[in-house]
Amino acid sequence: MASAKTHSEAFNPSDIGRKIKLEAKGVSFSYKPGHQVLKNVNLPLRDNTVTAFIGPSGCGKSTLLRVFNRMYDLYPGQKATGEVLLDGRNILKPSEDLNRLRSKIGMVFQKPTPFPMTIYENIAFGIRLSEKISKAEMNDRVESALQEAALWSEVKDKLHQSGLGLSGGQQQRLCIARAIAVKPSVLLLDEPTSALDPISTSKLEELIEVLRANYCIAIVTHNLHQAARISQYTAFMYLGEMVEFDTTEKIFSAPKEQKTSDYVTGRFG
Ligand SMILES: Nc1ncnc2c1ncn2[C@@H]1O[C@H](COP(=O)(O)OP(=O)(O)OP(=O)(O)O)[C@@H](O)[C@H]1O
Repeated sequence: MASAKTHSEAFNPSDIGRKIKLEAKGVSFSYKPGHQVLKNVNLPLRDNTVTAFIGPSGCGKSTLLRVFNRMYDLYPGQKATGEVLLDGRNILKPSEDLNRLRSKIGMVFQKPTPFPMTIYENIAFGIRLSEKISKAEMNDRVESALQEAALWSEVKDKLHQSGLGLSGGQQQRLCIARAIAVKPSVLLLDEPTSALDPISTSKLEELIEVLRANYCIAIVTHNLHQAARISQYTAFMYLGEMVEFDTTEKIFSAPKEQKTSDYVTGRFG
């Protein structure tokens, strides 16, 4: 992509070699028997970095994110094989506690999905599922989650109004606040800005850059400029395979694979 430049602030050579937080090892996945949509995917996601997943529609980006927090477990017949290691521990093991897992690996979707309840309750709800804390502690947790998601100043006077009354961009930041309120270490963002206007998109991109100081972040995006702006690593997928994974700088300036080069220069997809 000739005109895309990686953010000089976003890319820092010291990001290379940060600790691996989540790692896919030989991950394959099928929605039904005989219909494999992920094929032997391998890649590391590093702490305090953003990894962008790019590739043509249907190549399996969202499916891979769904495997990372076992969303597929809700649907009988869907099956993942291989290993996904969170701090070295395989979370695909049937014995893994899914509530614990989903608090460690938060997910935000393309369309903002606040619960039909107040802004305060949107945050408090998830915390209450796993922790018993006092009202004062809860107030602090709600405030700090909203602060961290850069939403506090906009909602502090209407915490008891419905989350559904917020703008799309605010709703998406509320969903991020809800995800981080339960203290995850990984955030999975599936096209989080595709339903947002340019100003809300830019706010969310700034937020992602701030959040990476505390989280390991994976983002699916169709917007190559966005991938180049906000990520330190990029994974290019095609037909269920991980074609190339490298620093974002290399993927956009000197990819090794012809397919990657064709995709980032807009020759196909
Ligand atoms: N619930 C489902 N049941 C059956 N097949 C599915 C389901 N969801 C996705 N698929 C198929 O799995 C493959 C990968 O889909 P996925 O949504 O992961 O791709 P993607 O790269 O995220 O696409 P997009 O960029 O369009 O969101 C596609 O062939 C898709 O049709």
